[in-house]
Amino acid sequence: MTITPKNKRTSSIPKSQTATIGGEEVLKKLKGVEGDHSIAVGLSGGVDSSLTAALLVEAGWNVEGITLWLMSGKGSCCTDGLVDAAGICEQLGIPHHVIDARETFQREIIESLVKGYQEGMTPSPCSKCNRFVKFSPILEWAEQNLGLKRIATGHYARIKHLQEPIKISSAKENQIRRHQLLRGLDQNKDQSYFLYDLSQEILEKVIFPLGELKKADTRKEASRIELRTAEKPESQDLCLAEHHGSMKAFLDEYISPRNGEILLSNGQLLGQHDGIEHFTIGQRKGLGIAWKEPLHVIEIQSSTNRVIVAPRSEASRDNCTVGSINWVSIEPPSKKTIVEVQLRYRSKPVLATLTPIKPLKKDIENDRPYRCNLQFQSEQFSITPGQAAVFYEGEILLGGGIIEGN
Ligand SMILES: Nc1ncnc2c1ncn2[C@@H]1O[C@H](COP(=O)(O)OP(=O)(O)OP(=O)(O)O)[C@@H](O)[C@H]1O
Repeated sequence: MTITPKNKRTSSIPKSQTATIGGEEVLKKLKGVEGDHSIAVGLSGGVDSSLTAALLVEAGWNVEGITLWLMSGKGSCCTDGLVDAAGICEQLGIPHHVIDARETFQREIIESLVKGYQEGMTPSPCSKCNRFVKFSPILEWAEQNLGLKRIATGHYARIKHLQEPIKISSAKENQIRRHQLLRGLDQNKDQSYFLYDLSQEILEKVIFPLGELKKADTRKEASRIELRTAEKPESQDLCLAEHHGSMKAFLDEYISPRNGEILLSNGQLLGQHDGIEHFTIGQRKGLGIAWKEPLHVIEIQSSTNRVIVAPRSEASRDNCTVGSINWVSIEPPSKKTIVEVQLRYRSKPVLATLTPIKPLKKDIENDRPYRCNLQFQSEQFSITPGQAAVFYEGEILLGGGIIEGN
């Protein structure tokens, strides 16, 4: 005898309401994608990934939701996120899988983040998390366990699969077929900066359905589909800070206080600190020093456990070295190239001349054998070792790497 469930899995996307113009466009594009229409969607439990899954379902794709369990406890990337993601899958009538990635997250992200802060850097963990914790493991798991070869996420970025050779004005020799990464159309939400470390093999399999949507349209579409996460507030830029209440609280959990000196750049002793990990280059607030003019952190010395501060005029530089580079949209340049560089997620791109230099042994071992010097056209405030420097030409993300220490 066959037992038939009373409530078979059904999608509850309302049929009556028509999509916004932006939503219509996305649906049309998704329907027109060549190849197999089966896909794993990375679901965080937030509105962006919920809508990503919903639009794919609406466009007729065979969708399975996958949520990585990254940290124990409550929070948008933890228990709360898992529950919301499960609710969305229930609502869309699709399967939901939870992968326990807490160990991978601890090893790849938390340990290297803590080590980086102890070395006086300000690491930027999100790009690394995307490469080592999210995209590669989800793809691998989905292919092995579900036979799915594609992945979609709610990132605001676009991919252009080049069929024909293209011209990039500043690097004319680089005219080959590649999977290019482009900024998301919504300038305020563009997340391409965090995706610079994705390989060509990964980009070939990725779809970003929200790359051409404005965030406001995402909310409208989520309401149209009556997604239970439609009104969910935005998550903070850094999930670890959100999870622990602040970055300081997170670091205090892992690093014991170690008092040291705060010196002016001329060597004058100005005060004491309780750990170099609480400082970042350019920082002005929270130094705990009374001085005749505002002071900024210009150097963090892990060997002497000292923090060096100076007036703003001394906190700018016109060059830096970037290692561990991943070239995304062009072949690695072999000669000087002018690029636009973004030194932080929210910073404005600035022009620089990029000169390739000899890679470090560790970068060769990590399969990122490209390194460069950047000479900026004007001085830049607070160039921060450990942060990602991402290179663009207009909307095209050319590549990116990690700013090295002095
Ligand atoms: N724990 C997770 N498991 C699976 N996929 C995830 C997870 N966290 C994030 N993602 C994927 O990465 C995308 C970008 O994540 P990010 O943390 O930047 O959140 P976001 O822009 O606020 O998106 P969302 O609204 O979906 O949370 C998400 O839209 C989702 O597709």
